[in-house]
Order: sequence, then C-alpha cells, then structure tokens
Amino acid sequence: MEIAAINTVSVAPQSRLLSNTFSRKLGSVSSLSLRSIEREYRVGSARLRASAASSSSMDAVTAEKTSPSSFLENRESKKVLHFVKYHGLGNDFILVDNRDSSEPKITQEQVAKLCDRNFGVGADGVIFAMPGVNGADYTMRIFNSDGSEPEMCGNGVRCFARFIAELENLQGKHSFTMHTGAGLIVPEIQDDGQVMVDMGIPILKAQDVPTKLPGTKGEAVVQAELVVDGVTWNVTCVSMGNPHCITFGTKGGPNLKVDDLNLPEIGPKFEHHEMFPARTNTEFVEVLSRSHLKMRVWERGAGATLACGTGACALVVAAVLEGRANRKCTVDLPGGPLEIEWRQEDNHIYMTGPAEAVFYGSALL
Ligand SMILES: N[C@@H](CCC[C@H](N)C(=O)O)C(=O)O
Repeated sequence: MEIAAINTVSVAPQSRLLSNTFSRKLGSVSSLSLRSIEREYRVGSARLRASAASSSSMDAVTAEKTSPSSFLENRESKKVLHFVKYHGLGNDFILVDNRDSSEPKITQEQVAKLCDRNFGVGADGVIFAMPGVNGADYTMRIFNSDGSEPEMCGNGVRCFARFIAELENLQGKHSFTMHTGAGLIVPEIQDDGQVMVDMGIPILKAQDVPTKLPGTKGEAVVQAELVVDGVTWNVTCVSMGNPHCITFGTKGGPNLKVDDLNLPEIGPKFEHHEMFPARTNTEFVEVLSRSHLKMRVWERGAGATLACGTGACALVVAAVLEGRANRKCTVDLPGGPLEIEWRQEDNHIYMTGPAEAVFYGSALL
C-alpha cells in the first residue's frame, strides 16, 4: 500500500507517519525534489520497520513492497517525463516527444527545475517536438534554462532534426520544415550525420532586433557605441529571430582576446542593458582571419554556454557588415567549430554542424 503512494506521488498515504512526512515535505520542497523525499522517506520507514518488524506481519509486507525494484516502477507512472538528451557542440538540451499535443508536456517552472545542473537533469534548455502548423512538418518550441521562451535556437534545431530522424526512423539524407518562433526553418541531415540548416534572413532593423540603440547604417545598428558599466564598447545588433549583440572590442581598444574575458561578470550587464528591451544574447568575437572567427557567448536566459548557433550566424553577419570577414567562415566556439555562410544570392544564412544524442532518461516530476 505504501509503495502505491510512492509511485503516484500521492499525498494520501496509508499511515499517519507517511501522511505527515509527505505533507510536511510537499509544503516546502519542489516537486522535482520528490526523488530525494522518496529516498528520505524510505530511510525513515526502514528505521520504523526495523524497530517493529518482529511484532507485526503488516510491517513484513511493507518491507517487501519497498524493495529496490519499486523505484524503477516509477518510470511507468504518469508523473514521469521521458526525454532524450542531445547536445550541439556542448550546448545541451532535453528533448521531449510532444508530437501528440500542441501544449508542452511540462510547465516553464518545471523546465527551469529540470535544467538545474545540481537539482535536476541539467541542460541549457528544453525542446518540445510538436505537431506542425502553417503547413510545416513540425513545430519546435524551446525554453531556456531560466524557463523563458526564446524564438529560436540554432544548435537546438540541429538536435531537433536528429531527434525527429530517430523518432520517425529516417535514414540518410533528409530534410523537413519546422515552424519556430522565428518562422519557417529548414534543416537537412547530411549523409555524414551533420545537419545543415537554412536559418533564414538576418533581421537588422533596430526596432525589430529589438534594440533602442539608434541606427548607424540606415536602420541597422552597426559598430555603434554602447556604454556598459562605464566602458564604451562597439556593437552590432542582429536578430536571427532572437536578439544578438555582437562586439569585437571596446572603442579604441585592442582587438578582443576572448579567453581573457570575465564572462560571468560582463555577460549579465549586456543581457540586461536598458538598450535591449527583450534582453539580449551577446557574442564576444576575436578575428583570427577573414574566414576564421573565435567567439564566447553569454546567452539570454542561459548564461555562458559552450555554443550558440544563432549567435554564430549573427556574428558572421556582424563581421561582414563591419568589413572584418568574408561571408563564409568557420566559427570556433568553446564546444567546437560551426561552418557559417551568409549567401549573397538569397540573403539566407546557412549553418552546418553536429548534433548528438547522449542519453535517454525519465525525469520524476
Ligand atoms: N543556444 C541557442 C540559442 C538559445 C536561445 C537564446 N538563449 C535566447 O534566449 O535567445 C542557439 O544555439 O542558437
């Protein structure tokens, strides 16, 4: 009987002790912590059984039902989220098969808890694979590790494509259409497993990025001055559906050496700067050559990550607009390189890189 209460995470247990334990704990502890509550409860009940075992057959039944295998039975309960963890160059996501519903299976609060690297699974975000809308094959919704919902995610799209290929058992080269907050996106899985993504046309108009910085090249914000904590940086603002602020260094200062940056200190000051009404992702870029750039990123809603696909696309646009690089570049991110091309013919940006599944799991909610 007791184990039924554990399996369903019910707060209607059979014994007064269990009832008190659960209601006390549930009052103050998040639902994601139930795993530890359960463990704690078992320890508690085991102690109780140990002292009463010789005098009651009821206790013997209890002991049998709290055997280790009972924990695994939880995986079949309704309060479990099955997922696959993917990463694109270390930018990691929990992917959820949500093809049967247009409502995400978990709340934004649960997303933030799942993404916690100590108290949850740990990830930069959660991605839901949903039914397509507006004629698209699928819809991707993504949530950052802080629970906020961005419009787009480049590494996430590549992970999404590989996830769909697994779910639908697609082999070899395949392409499909995805509806995202940034419009229609078209990933194509290559024969070697890499994913090339048509990321669409970059948005440069200041108010659409959005930024309150005034346009410096028509309506585009290119090499504009932004004062952050008393220091003037030169920035270019680009939206890939989500906002990016790209900098190659401070006004009159030397070219950036990105390894020297104190990212956790400077990153949040850009993210929450008053010039960015929707907050911003920020890319700090070092030019290695006209076709080779190196970056570190501070992501809106996720902090320092090992890679940012939309950021890599945005910074190539910025580098071209500032006359620093060619349209086709390798971008080195902390987690590895991406190939980016901003094609003149169609004005679209193409990103090519890897995505890998690393484990399957079930999270207790
Ligand atoms: N890492 C992603 C971008 C994820 C969204 C971003 N944090 C935002 O809030 O815009 C990428 O690979 O593009």
